[in-house]
Amino acid sequence: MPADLAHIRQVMAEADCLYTNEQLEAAIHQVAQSINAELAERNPVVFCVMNGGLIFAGKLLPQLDFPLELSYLHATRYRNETTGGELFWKAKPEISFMDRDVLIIDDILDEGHTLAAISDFCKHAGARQVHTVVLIDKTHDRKARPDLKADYVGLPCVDRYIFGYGMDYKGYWRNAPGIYAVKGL
Ligand SMILES: O=P(O)(O)OC[C@H]1O[C@H](OP(=O)(O)OP(=O)(O)O)[C@H](O)[C@@H]1O
Ligand SMILES: Nc1nc2[nH]cnc2c(=O)[nH]1
Repeated sequence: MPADLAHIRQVMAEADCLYTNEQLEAAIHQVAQSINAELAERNPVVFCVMNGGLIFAGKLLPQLDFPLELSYLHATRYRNETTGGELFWKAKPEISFMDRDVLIIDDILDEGHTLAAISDFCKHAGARQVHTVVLIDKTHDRKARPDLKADYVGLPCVDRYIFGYGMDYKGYWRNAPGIYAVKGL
């Protein structure tokens, strides 16, 4: 069914801005510094988790000052909806990372099923160590595992449905230049 563009525009008009572009860029800079300090000698294979990780990865990667190899993977469990379901692999990693450090870049750690499944996949497929970085860690007590954390986190966020900076609302507004919470969600 075609998207109702009037509704999509209205969602943006009514949304609450949680983080501006400037705040996000400052957080990304901090994260980049931490990764530079810790992974510079690790020769990692870096995977951007599509689609949501695209903007974050695009802003983070040029600030990493060491040699790395870059690829992508696509695992999705929201599929343009506002609640998550079963994880579906659209594209598994194609580049070899056997006995290599891996860095997974994603936009958000929400319940964490996605990041946990990707990390487990990489470990079982022979990664030496899996590092994870997310732009946003949503604050609630519904994590897939109680101890589930990303190694590097840009910013926390309230328990609402958010979009922008790579994250979608019904497939739209991944291009929004900040992070916004949908009114009522
Ligand atoms: O922590 P979780 O509750 O598992 O949710 C986090 C995941 O959800 C989003 O992906 P989505 O499934 O929407 O796919 P997309 O990036 O292609 O939109 C986001 O990009 C994360 O990968
Ligand atoms: N767009 C978007 N994707 C998500 N995936 C998990 N949580 C969220 C969220 O709040 N917004």
